[in-house]
Amino acid sequence: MSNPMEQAVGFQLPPQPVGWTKRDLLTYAVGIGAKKDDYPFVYELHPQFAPFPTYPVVLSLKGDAEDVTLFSKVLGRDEIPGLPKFNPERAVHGSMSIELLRPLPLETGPGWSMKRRVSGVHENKSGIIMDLELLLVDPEGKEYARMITSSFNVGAKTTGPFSKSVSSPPKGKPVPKDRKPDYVVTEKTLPEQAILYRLSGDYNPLHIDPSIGAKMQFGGVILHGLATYGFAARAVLSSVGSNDPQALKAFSVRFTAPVKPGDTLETSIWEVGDGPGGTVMVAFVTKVVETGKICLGAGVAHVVKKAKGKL
Ligand SMILES: CCCCCCC[C@@H](O)CC(=O)SCCNC(=O)CCNC(=O)[C@H](O)C(C)(C)COP(=O)(O)OP(=O)(O)OC[C@H]1O[C@@H](n2cnc3c(N)ncnc32)[C@H](O)[C@@H]1OP(=O)(O)O
Repeated sequence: MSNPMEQAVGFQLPPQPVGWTKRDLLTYAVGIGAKKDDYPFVYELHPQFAPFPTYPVVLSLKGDAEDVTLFSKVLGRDEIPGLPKFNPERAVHGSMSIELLRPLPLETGPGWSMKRRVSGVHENKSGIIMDLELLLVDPEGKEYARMITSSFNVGAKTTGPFSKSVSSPPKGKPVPKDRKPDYVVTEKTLPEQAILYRLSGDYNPLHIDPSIGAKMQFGGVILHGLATYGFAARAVLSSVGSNDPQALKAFSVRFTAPVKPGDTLETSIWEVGDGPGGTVMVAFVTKVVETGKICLGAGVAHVVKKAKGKL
Protein backbone atom coordinates (compact mmCIF):
# COMPACT_ATOMS: atom_id res chain seq x y z
CA MET A 1 0.00 0.00 0.00
CA SER A 2 1.33 3.42 -0.83
CA ASN A 3 2.28 5.78 1.98
CA PRO A 4 -0.54 8.30 2.80
CA MET A 5 2.05 11.10 2.66
CA GLU A 6 2.11 10.68 -1.19
CA GLN A 7 -0.96 12.95 -1.20
CA ALA A 8 0.95 15.75 0.45
CA VAL A 9 3.74 15.96 -2.13
CA GLY A 10 2.88 18.69 -4.66
CA PHE A 11 -0.10 19.91 -2.60
CA GLN A 12 -0.71 23.64 -3.14
CA LEU A 13 -1.69 25.77 -0.18
CA PRO A 14 -3.63 28.98 -0.89
CA PRO A 15 -1.34 31.95 -1.62
CA GLN A 16 -0.30 33.74 1.56
CA PRO A 17 -0.61 37.56 1.69
CA VAL A 18 2.74 39.07 2.71
CA GLY A 19 4.20 42.51 3.16
CA TRP A 20 6.91 44.57 4.80
CA THR A 21 7.91 48.13 5.65
CA LYS A 22 11.33 49.82 5.95
CA ARG A 23 11.01 49.39 9.70
CA ASP A 24 10.68 45.61 9.22
CA LEU A 25 13.94 45.64 7.23
CA LEU A 26 15.77 47.50 10.01
CA THR A 27 14.35 45.12 12.66
CA TYR A 28 15.47 42.09 10.64
CA ALA A 29 18.99 43.50 10.18
CA VAL A 30 19.39 43.89 13.96
CA GLY A 31 17.91 40.41 14.56
CA ILE A 32 20.62 38.84 12.38
CA GLY A 33 23.37 40.72 14.19
CA ALA A 34 23.98 43.79 12.02
CA LYS A 35 26.29 46.25 13.75
CA LYS A 36 26.10 50.04 13.97
CA ASP A 37 28.26 50.58 10.85
CA ASP A 38 26.66 47.82 8.78
CA TYR A 39 25.50 50.09 6.02
CA PRO A 40 23.45 49.86 3.86
CA PHE A 41 21.21 47.70 6.05
CA VAL A 42 20.77 49.65 9.29
CA TYR A 43 20.03 53.23 8.22
CA GLU A 44 17.01 54.09 6.11
CA LEU A 45 18.47 57.42 4.93
CA HIS A 46 21.73 55.88 3.71
CA PRO A 47 21.94 56.40 -0.07
CA GLN A 48 22.32 52.64 -0.66
CA PHE A 49 19.73 51.55 1.94
CA ALA A 50 18.35 48.17 0.84
CA PRO A 51 16.77 45.04 2.26
CA PHE A 52 19.30 42.53 3.51
CA PRO A 53 18.87 39.99 0.67
CA THR A 54 17.72 37.06 2.83
CA TYR A 55 14.85 39.15 4.27
CA PRO A 56 12.06 37.16 2.48
CA VAL A 57 12.83 34.07 4.61
CA VAL A 58 10.87 35.67 7.48
CA LEU A 59 7.68 35.98 5.44
CA SER A 60 6.21 32.48 5.79
CA LEU A 61 5.78 33.11 9.53
CA LYS A 62 5.26 36.89 9.40
CA GLY A 63 2.83 36.97 6.45
CA ASP A 64 1.42 40.49 6.26
CA ALA A 65 1.03 40.87 10.03
CA GLU A 66 2.17 44.10 11.61
CA ASP A 67 1.69 42.86 15.16
CA VAL A 68 2.61 39.76 17.17
CA THR A 69 1.02 36.54 15.85
CA LEU A 70 0.35 33.21 17.54
CA PHE A 71 2.98 30.77 16.24
CA SER A 72 0.72 27.68 16.30
CA LYS A 73 -1.83 29.47 14.06
CA VAL A 74 0.50 30.67 11.31
CA LEU A 75 2.05 27.45 10.02
CA GLY A 76 -1.04 26.33 8.03
CA ARG A 77 0.24 22.79 8.39
CA ASP A 78 -3.09 21.13 9.31
CA GLU A 79 -4.55 21.96 5.87
CA ILE A 80 -2.12 19.55 4.16
CA PRO A 81 -3.57 16.07 3.44
CA GLY A 82 -1.77 12.83 4.31
CA LEU A 83 0.57 14.13 7.03
CA PRO A 84 0.30 12.96 10.65
CA LYS A 85 -0.85 15.57 13.17
CA PHE A 86 1.73 18.29 13.50
CA ASN A 87 3.12 19.00 16.94
CA PRO A 88 4.66 22.52 16.96
CA GLU A 89 6.41 21.69 20.24
CA ARG A 90 8.42 18.93 18.53
CA ALA A 91 9.29 20.81 15.34
CA VAL A 92 12.62 22.31 14.43
CA HIS A 93 13.70 24.08 11.31
CA GLY A 94 15.61 21.53 9.20
CA SER A 95 16.90 23.54 6.25
CA MET A 96 16.39 26.78 4.33
CA SER A 97 17.27 28.01 0.88
CA ILE A 98 16.60 31.22 -1.01
CA GLU A 99 17.24 32.25 -4.61
CA LEU A 100 16.91 35.97 -5.35
CA LEU A 101 15.29 36.54 -8.75
CA ARG A 102 15.15 40.37 -8.83
CA PRO A 103 15.98 43.22 -6.41
CA LEU A 104 13.57 43.53 -3.48
CA PRO A 105 11.73 46.83 -2.94
CA LEU A 106 12.13 48.84 0.29
CA GLU A 107 8.47 48.29 1.13
CA THR A 108 5.45 46.59 -0.36
CA GLY A 109 1.89 47.74 -1.02
CA PRO A 110 -1.22 45.56 -1.05
CA GLY A 111 -1.37 42.47 -3.27
CA TRP A 112 2.03 40.87 -2.56
CA SER A 113 1.83 37.16 -1.81
CA MET A 114 3.69 33.90 -1.59
CA LYS A 115 2.63 30.94 -3.71
CA ARG A 116 3.12 27.80 -1.62
CA ARG A 117 3.35 24.11 -2.38
CA VAL A 118 4.67 21.07 -0.55
CA SER A 119 7.75 20.21 -2.59
CA GLY A 120 8.88 17.15 -0.65
CA VAL A 121 8.15 14.83 2.26
CA HIS A 122 10.68 12.48 3.87
CA GLU A 123 10.38 10.03 6.75
CA ASN A 124 13.51 8.62 8.37
CA LYS A 125 14.52 7.16 11.73
CA SER A 126 14.40 10.59 13.39
CA GLY A 127 11.04 11.88 12.17
CA ILE A 128 9.22 13.49 9.26
CA ILE A 129 10.62 16.34 7.19
CA MET A 130 8.30 18.50 5.08
CA ASP A 131 9.74 20.78 2.40
CA LEU A 132 7.64 23.79 1.44
CA GLU A 133 8.44 25.74 -1.72
CA LEU A 134 7.58 29.44 -1.56
CA LEU A 135 7.51 31.91 -4.45
CA LEU A 136 7.37 35.61 -3.55
CA VAL A 137 5.36 37.55 -6.16
CA ASP A 138 4.14 41.15 -6.54
CA PRO A 139 0.54 42.07 -7.47
CA GLU A 140 1.35 41.60 -11.21
CA GLY A 141 2.79 38.14 -10.61
CA LYS A 142 6.47 39.16 -11.06
CA GLU A 143 8.71 36.74 -9.12
CA TYR A 144 11.22 38.11 -6.59
CA ALA A 145 12.43 35.10 -4.61
CA ARG A 146 12.09 31.33 -4.51
CA MET A 147 12.58 29.57 -1.19
CA ILE A 148 12.48 26.03 0.14
CA THR A 149 11.98 25.68 3.88
CA SER A 150 12.00 22.31 5.65
CA SER A 151 10.43 21.60 9.01
CA PHE A 152 11.72 18.55 10.88
CA ASN A 153 8.99 17.01 13.04
CA VAL A 154 11.13 15.06 15.47
CA GLY A 155 9.70 11.67 16.48
CA ALA A 156 6.73 11.74 14.03
CA LYS A 157 6.05 8.41 12.26
CA THR A 158 3.83 6.79 9.63
CA THR A 159 4.52 3.46 7.97
CA GLY A 160 8.27 3.71 7.62
CA PRO A 161 10.98 5.18 5.38
CA PHE A 162 9.62 7.45 2.63
CA SER A 163 11.06 10.14 0.41
CA LYS A 164 9.55 12.03 -2.51
CA SER A 165 10.31 15.50 -3.91
CA VAL A 166 9.06 17.54 -6.85
CA SER A 167 11.60 20.33 -6.49
CA SER A 168 14.93 20.83 -4.67
CA PRO A 169 17.12 23.68 -3.42
CA PRO A 170 20.30 24.68 -5.34
CA LYS A 171 22.96 21.96 -5.21
CA GLY A 172 26.33 22.85 -3.74
CA LYS A 173 29.80 21.39 -3.50
CA PRO A 174 31.19 20.01 -0.25
CA VAL A 175 33.70 22.16 1.63
CA PRO A 176 37.26 21.36 0.50
CA LYS A 177 39.12 19.15 3.00
CA ASP A 178 42.56 19.86 1.52
CA ARG A 179 42.81 23.62 2.03
CA LYS A 180 42.08 26.27 4.60
CA PRO A 181 39.00 28.46 4.14
CA ASP A 182 39.38 31.63 2.07
CA TYR A 183 37.63 33.60 4.82
CA VAL A 184 36.70 32.95 8.45
CA VAL A 185 34.22 35.25 10.18
CA THR A 186 33.71 34.93 13.95
CA GLU A 187 30.90 36.75 15.71
CA LYS A 188 29.36 36.43 19.14
CA THR A 189 25.57 36.45 19.27
CA LEU A 190 23.92 38.42 22.07
CA PRO A 191 22.23 36.70 25.01
CA GLU A 192 19.22 38.75 23.78
CA GLN A 193 19.57 37.63 20.12
CA ALA A 194 16.39 35.53 20.11
CA ILE A 195 14.28 38.25 21.73
CA LEU A 196 15.47 40.62 19.02
CA TYR A 197 15.08 38.19 16.10
CA ARG A 198 11.51 37.20 17.07
CA LEU A 199 10.34 40.78 16.33
CA SER A 200 10.73 39.92 12.63
CA GLY A 201 7.72 37.59 12.91
CA ASP A 202 8.70 34.19 14.35
CA TYR A 203 7.06 34.19 17.80
CA ASN A 204 7.71 30.49 18.42
CA PRO A 205 7.84 30.16 22.25
CA LEU A 206 10.77 27.73 21.86
CA HIS A 207 12.98 30.81 21.52
CA ILE A 208 11.87 32.56 24.70
CA ASP A 209 10.32 30.05 27.14
CA PRO A 210 13.07 27.79 28.56
CA SER A 211 10.56 25.09 29.61
CA ILE A 212 9.81 24.24 25.95
CA GLY A 213 13.44 23.79 24.97
CA ALA A 214 13.97 21.76 28.14
CA LYS A 215 11.15 19.35 27.09
CA MET A 216 12.83 19.02 23.68
CA GLN A 217 16.16 18.10 25.38
CA PHE A 218 17.81 21.38 24.30
CA GLY A 219 18.43 22.43 27.91
CA GLY A 220 16.53 25.73 27.55
CA VAL A 221 16.02 28.43 24.96
CA ILE A 222 17.61 28.01 21.52
CA LEU A 223 18.15 30.63 18.84
CA HIS A 224 15.94 30.77 15.74
CA GLY A 225 17.59 28.82 12.93
CA LEU A 226 16.92 31.78 10.65
CA ALA A 227 18.82 34.13 12.98
CA THR A 228 21.92 31.91 12.66
CA TYR A 229 21.20 31.72 8.91
CA GLY A 230 21.27 35.53 8.77
CA PHE A 231 24.59 35.72 10.67
CA ALA A 232 26.11 33.32 8.14
CA ALA A 233 24.63 35.23 5.20
CA ARG A 234 26.15 38.46 6.57
CA ALA A 235 29.50 36.69 6.90
CA VAL A 236 29.37 35.44 3.29
CA LEU A 237 28.07 38.70 1.80
CA SER A 238 30.66 40.86 3.57
CA SER A 239 33.55 38.49 2.71
CA VAL A 240 32.80 37.72 -0.94
CA GLY A 241 30.29 40.38 -2.03
CA SER A 242 31.65 43.42 -0.17
CA ASN A 243 28.22 43.89 1.50
CA ASP A 244 26.59 44.82 -1.83
CA PRO A 245 22.88 44.02 -1.30
CA GLN A 246 22.52 42.80 -4.90
CA ALA A 247 25.56 40.48 -4.79
CA LEU A 248 23.86 37.54 -3.03
CA LYS A 249 21.89 35.42 -5.52
CA ALA A 250 21.34 32.19 -3.57
CA PHE A 251 21.94 30.99 -0.02
CA SER A 252 21.13 27.56 1.36
CA VAL A 253 21.88 25.61 4.57
CA ARG A 254 20.93 22.63 6.69
CA PHE A 255 20.42 23.27 10.43
CA THR A 256 22.56 20.55 12.00
CA ALA A 257 22.76 21.49 15.70
CA PRO A 258 21.01 23.99 17.94
CA VAL A 259 22.59 27.35 18.84
CA LYS A 260 22.00 29.11 22.17
CA PRO A 261 21.62 32.89 22.36
CA GLY A 262 25.05 34.18 23.41
CA ASP A 263 27.00 31.49 21.51
CA THR A 264 29.88 32.48 19.23
CA LEU A 265 29.46 31.58 15.55
CA GLU A 266 32.45 30.86 13.33
CA THR A 267 31.66 30.76 9.60
CA SER A 268 34.35 29.22 7.35
CA ILE A 269 33.96 30.14 3.71
CA TRP A 270 35.55 28.65 0.57
CA GLU A 271 35.22 29.84 -3.04
CA VAL A 272 34.81 26.57 -4.91
CA GLY A 273 34.28 27.54 -8.57
CA ASP A 274 31.82 29.25 -10.87
CA GLY A 275 28.15 29.53 -9.97
CA PRO A 276 25.33 30.37 -12.39
CA GLY A 277 24.98 33.86 -13.98
CA GLY A 278 28.54 35.08 -13.40
CA THR A 279 28.52 34.30 -9.67
CA VAL A 280 31.13 32.58 -7.55
CA MET A 281 30.02 29.29 -5.98
CA VAL A 282 30.70 29.42 -2.26
CA ALA A 283 30.73 26.51 0.20
CA PHE A 284 30.57 27.22 3.94
CA VAL A 285 29.95 25.78 7.38
CA THR A 286 29.16 27.53 10.65
CA LYS A 287 30.43 26.20 13.96
CA VAL A 288 29.45 27.02 17.55
CA VAL A 289 32.86 27.92 19.01
CA GLU A 290 31.88 27.03 22.60
CA THR A 291 30.84 23.44 21.75
CA GLY A 292 32.83 22.82 18.56
CA LYS A 293 29.62 21.57 16.87
CA ILE A 294 28.70 22.43 13.29
CA CYS A 295 25.33 24.22 13.47
CA LEU A 296 24.96 25.05 9.76
CA GLY A 297 26.02 22.37 7.33
CA ALA A 298 25.79 21.83 3.56
CA GLY A 299 26.12 25.61 3.11
CA VAL A 300 26.08 26.84 -0.46
CA ALA A 301 25.84 30.38 -1.82
CA HIS A 302 26.03 32.05 -5.23
CA VAL A 303 27.62 35.47 -4.90
CA VAL A 304 28.72 38.13 -7.39
CA LYS A 305 32.29 38.74 -6.27
CA LYS A 306 33.03 42.38 -5.41
CA ALA A 307 36.24 44.08 -4.38
CA LYS A 308 36.06 45.70 -0.95
CA GLY A 309 35.09 49.34 -1.26
CA LYS A 310 33.39 51.97 0.82
CA LEU A 311 29.61 51.89 0.39
C1 LIG B 1 8.95 28.21 8.07
C2 LIG B 1 8.59 26.90 8.66
C3 LIG B 1 9.74 26.36 9.37
C4 LIG B 1 9.38 25.41 10.46
C5 LIG B 1 9.14 26.12 11.72
C6 LIG B 1 10.45 26.52 12.34
C7 LIG B 1 10.17 27.49 13.42
C8 LIG B 1 11.42 27.94 14.15
O1 LIG B 1 11.03 28.85 15.15
C9 LIG B 1 12.12 26.71 14.75
C10 LIG B 1 13.58 26.88 14.83
O2 LIG B 1 14.16 27.83 14.43
S1 LIG B 1 14.44 25.56 15.51
C11 LIG B 1 16.14 26.06 15.47
C12 LIG B 1 16.86 25.68 14.24
N1 LIG B 1 16.96 24.27 14.03
C13 LIG B 1 17.73 23.48 14.82
O3 LIG B 1 18.35 23.93 15.76
C14 LIG B 1 17.81 22.02 14.46
C15 LIG B 1 19.21 21.52 14.60
N2 LIG B 1 19.32 20.16 14.12
C16 LIG B 1 19.06 19.11 14.93
O4 LIG B 1 18.75 19.29 16.11
C17 LIG B 1 19.21 17.76 14.33
O5 LIG B 1 20.06 17.84 13.21
C18 LIG B 1 17.86 17.14 13.86
C19 LIG B 1 16.91 16.99 15.09
C20 LIG B 1 17.19 18.03 12.80
C21 LIG B 1 18.14 15.77 13.26
O6 LIG B 1 19.02 15.12 14.14
P1 LIG B 1 19.05 13.54 14.31
O7 LIG B 1 17.73 13.10 14.84
O8 LIG B 1 20.27 13.21 15.08
O9 LIG B 1 19.15 13.09 12.84
P2 LIG B 1 20.42 12.57 12.04
O10 LIG B 1 20.81 11.23 12.59
O11 LIG B 1 21.43 13.65 11.90
O12 LIG B 1 19.75 12.36 10.63
C22 LIG B 1 18.67 11.46 10.47
C23 LIG B 1 18.19 11.60 9.05
O13 LIG B 1 17.64 12.92 8.83
C24 LIG B 1 18.33 13.55 7.75
N3 LIG B 1 18.51 14.92 8.14
C25 LIG B 1 19.21 15.35 9.21
N4 LIG B 1 19.13 16.70 9.30
C26 LIG B 1 18.37 17.10 8.26
C27 LIG B 1 17.94 18.35 7.83
N5 LIG B 1 18.31 19.43 8.48
N6 LIG B 1 17.16 18.42 6.72
C28 LIG B 1 16.85 17.31 6.05
N7 LIG B 1 17.24 16.08 6.42
C29 LIG B 1 17.97 15.98 7.51
C30 LIG B 1 19.66 12.84 7.64
O14 LIG B 1 20.18 12.91 6.33
C31 LIG B 1 19.28 11.44 8.00
O15 LIG B 1 18.62 10.86 6.87
P3 LIG B 1 18.71 9.29 6.59
O16 LIG B 1 18.19 8.61 7.84
O17 LIG B 1 17.84 9.12 5.39
O18 LIG B 1 20.17 9.07 6.35
